[in-house]
Amino acid sequence: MSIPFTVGRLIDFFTTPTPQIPLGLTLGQASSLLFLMFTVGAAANAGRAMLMRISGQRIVARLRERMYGAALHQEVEYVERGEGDVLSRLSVDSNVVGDSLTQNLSDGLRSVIMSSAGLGAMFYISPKLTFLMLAIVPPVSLGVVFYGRYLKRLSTRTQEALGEMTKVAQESLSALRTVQAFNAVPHEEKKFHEKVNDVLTLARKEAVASGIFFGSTGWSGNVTLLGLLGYGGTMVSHGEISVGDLTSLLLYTVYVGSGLQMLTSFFTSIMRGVGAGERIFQLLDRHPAIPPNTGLPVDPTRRGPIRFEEVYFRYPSRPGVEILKHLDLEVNVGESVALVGRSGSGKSSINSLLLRYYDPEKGKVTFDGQDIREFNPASWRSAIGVVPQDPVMFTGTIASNIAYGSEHATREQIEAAAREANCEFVWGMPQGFDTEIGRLSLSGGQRQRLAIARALLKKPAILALDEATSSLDATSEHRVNDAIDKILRSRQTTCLIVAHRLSTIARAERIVVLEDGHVVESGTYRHLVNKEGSRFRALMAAQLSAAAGDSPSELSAEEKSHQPQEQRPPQEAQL
Ligand SMILES: Nc1ncnc2c1ncn2[C@@H]1O[C@H](COP(=O)(O)OP(=O)(O)OP(=O)(O)O)[C@@H](O)[C@H]1O
Repeated sequence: MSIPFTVGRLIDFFTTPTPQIPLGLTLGQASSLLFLMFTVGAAANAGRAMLMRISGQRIVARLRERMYGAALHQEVEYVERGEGDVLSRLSVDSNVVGDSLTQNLSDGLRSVIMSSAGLGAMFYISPKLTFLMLAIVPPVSLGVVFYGRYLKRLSTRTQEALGEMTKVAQESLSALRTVQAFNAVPHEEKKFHEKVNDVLTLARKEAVASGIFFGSTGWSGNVTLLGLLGYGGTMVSHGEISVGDLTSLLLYTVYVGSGLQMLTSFFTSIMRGVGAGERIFQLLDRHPAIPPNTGLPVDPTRRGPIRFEEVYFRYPSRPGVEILKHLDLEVNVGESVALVGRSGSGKSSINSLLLRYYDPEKGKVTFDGQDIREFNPASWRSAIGVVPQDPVMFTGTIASNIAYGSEHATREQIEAAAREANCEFVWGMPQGFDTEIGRLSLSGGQRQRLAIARALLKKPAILALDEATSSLDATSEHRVNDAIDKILRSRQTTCLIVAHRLSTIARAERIVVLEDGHVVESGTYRHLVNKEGSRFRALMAAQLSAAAGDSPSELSAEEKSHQPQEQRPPQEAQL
């Protein structure tokens, strides 16, 4: 801020016959003092830029971690349906907030100081000319307020559009095999183009608004400068102020002007940050429908029956369709129950309720007589081993994948679980359990067996197994079934199996047939197969004729040997 003042004094020093330097300094002393001030100023500037940038990045890092944590604690539906477009909030919005809080905040502070100190100096030199310059402030500030509000709205919409765009890209990139197999690349490009266009349209609106705003503020600034020059020039000719004073004043006007302009972009950037911040705090403040950290812990050694009592359930995303109605189901300690029914009859939904991805609309699910809603969800889930239909493997070694969720497991325990789950293929790999695997680098049967090992390592009280609908080759299927068989025979774990393959169904102690979201039949395999007109027989017959009609070769040898009695010779019906 000393430069305009110094320039004015220098001009007067060289243009007046009796020059004077403030504070009675010599020219050399004044120069040294200025040099020192510039050096200190430069060091402070460097420190400001560094500190602000570092603190900005720390804010972004902290926001991202908290947002990620908040997203992982939400109910699965919120994240899976992409409602929160978490990824774009994590990457884009946090950056916008970080920038507007730090770099921008420091520029803002700097411009406040610059403008007020400049104005002070101007008042000191000539109050009359300062008032003339200030005439520009009210209309510009009004413009800033309106422009800022408009920008905030625009920013929220832009972030939303960016989120939509990321969602589309994410979906097709993660399903690239399908996209390419169906030659849907042009279709996906078109979908993405539409989303990119939405972002572009909003960016255009912002560009037009900012063009008009900055054009008009720049114009008013220049007009003010022109007025100052004209009026100030007459004051100089009347001897009211010196040429040096007018020069200082003009330079301060430029400083104040650029300070105010910086303040404007500070304000608009803060508004943009507020828009992005709203989206961040929406996620951070969101209370998950199933709070993860409340409720009673579940003793890992506790065993007890599972009961679905008068359960009614519909998915929040499809409130019009009742998936489970009047469902009563009991699974005793150590019992294995196979859930069978037509596709869409609600089998997997039962598992989802057991794992508390959702809560029933009416009725309750109990474990050992206690409503599972009373338990801490994390603790409750640790009592359940899950083998999903299409198990996911994470990037890392085979050992780390088996130990997923059981971080403290020893290598011996991991190997024992793998052995129990028939994962003998691991020993055949060059680096055994230390082999690095990606998400898709194993066959379906191998992934299922690893998932069984992962579930077994937890030593769960309950095993929830959702059998793969996709067909495995006969050997693989046999190894998977054999692994399941071992668990069923151990009678230590209560098993709820969503079963599709006859070979698995026949192994369960009890079969529960579901139709339209409730139990229509229950009994042993032998009982249901032999029961005249049973729903189970009809179901199996329908499945087998469909399979035989579509492609008889799809039935594995094992499946064929488990065909219901009415379809094969009596001696083969014995299990
Ligand atoms: N997340 C979800 N949101 C909305 N509806 C869903 C969801 N998951 C499943 N559904 C619907 O709920 C019904 C029951 O699905 P569920 O997966 O429980 O059936 P299923 O008997 O396991 O079928 P399958 O044998 O084909 O796996 C189906 O109509 C399905 O479309």
